[in-house]
Amino acid sequence: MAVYTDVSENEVTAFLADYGLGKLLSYKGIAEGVENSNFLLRAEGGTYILTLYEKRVDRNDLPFFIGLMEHLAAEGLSCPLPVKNSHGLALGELAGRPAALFTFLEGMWTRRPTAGQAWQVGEALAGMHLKGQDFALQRPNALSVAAWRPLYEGCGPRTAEVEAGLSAEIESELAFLEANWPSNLPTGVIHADLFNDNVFFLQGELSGLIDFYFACNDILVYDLAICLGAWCFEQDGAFNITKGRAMLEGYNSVRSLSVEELEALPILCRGASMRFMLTRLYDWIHIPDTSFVTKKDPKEYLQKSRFHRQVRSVADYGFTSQLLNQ
Ligand SMILES: Nc1ncnc2c1ncn2[C@@H]1O[C@H](COP(=O)(O)OP(=O)(O)OP(=O)(O)O)[C@@H](O)[C@H]1O
Ligand SMILES: N[C@@H](CCO)C(=O)O
Repeated sequence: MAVYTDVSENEVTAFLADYGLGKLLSYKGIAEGVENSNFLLRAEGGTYILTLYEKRVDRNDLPFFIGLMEHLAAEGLSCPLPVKNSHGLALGELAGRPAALFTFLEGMWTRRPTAGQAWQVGEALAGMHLKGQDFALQRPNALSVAAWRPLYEGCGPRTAEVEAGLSAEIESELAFLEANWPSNLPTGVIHADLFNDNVFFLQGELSGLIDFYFACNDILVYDLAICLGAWCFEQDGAFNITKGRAMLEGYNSVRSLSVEELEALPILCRGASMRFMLTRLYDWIHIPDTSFVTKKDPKEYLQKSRFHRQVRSVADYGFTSQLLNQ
């Protein structure tokens, strides 16, 4: 569960006093998530999410994340809106941690998305890319290609415990990615972690996006590559081409994909697989088994990486040339 910091009723009451939302009615820790401590908070003025930022989030990045959510919400994206206190500030402090209050987003995330939902995720992702265009702040992607080798080196010899021969496989794939990573594609603000648990649906319709704490400036279609990896594989590890096609179509219906972007998708998908395999591998090795954090399986992304390595063209993701003529 993700409540690292316990907060007392007195502390929450004092924090809330600055917001003009009336009396505190209740608050309780939310088990999901691994990065921060989240509480569902009810006050006379409504229901909110209270987030306490923990160690892994750099305080210097908080103005970017909070400013981005304000910007995207103002542009009409359905995402949590940071609530400002009576001093006009969205960021405060609670129990010695930076803390913020957000509007509550209705909906639930889905473990087994349909092709229709993959379409909606593609559509929403492209919408976010367009709405993020005028956002003034910048944050380079701290987990892009240059970060992967140091991350891998930080995993050390225990990498071999995951699978024999894994170190050699990673080294060869890293060398390929470093030598061929594209540098000429359109960039902008990307979500960078738009997994199933960060997209809410209500009665089958996408109701909003959450968790912008990996958002950064990077190649726009790299975000689509992350989503193809997170949404379009089945439990048995097989890529679902119907979902892939739906996601590409949904994205392209809002922001047209260029030939260069489509041609780069296979390497971007390989890169996205490397990124999530390595962060999972790092945690798998470094987070003690006694910790209450549920560690995610690096092998899932090893399998996905192997799939993307044998892809020959975007047709293997369900791309059809009509997409270019829309
Ligand atoms: N604005 C919101 N409205 C409704 N529920 C929310 C909201 N923000 C967060 N939640 C709930 O809190 C949970 C954890 O939030 P979030 O994913 O942002 O946490 P995190 O610790 O940053 O997680 P992650 O491990 O995914 O990075 C979500 O799964 C959701 O149930
Ligand atoms: N989405 C990440 C977890 C951190 O947000 C993963 O599945 O590895």
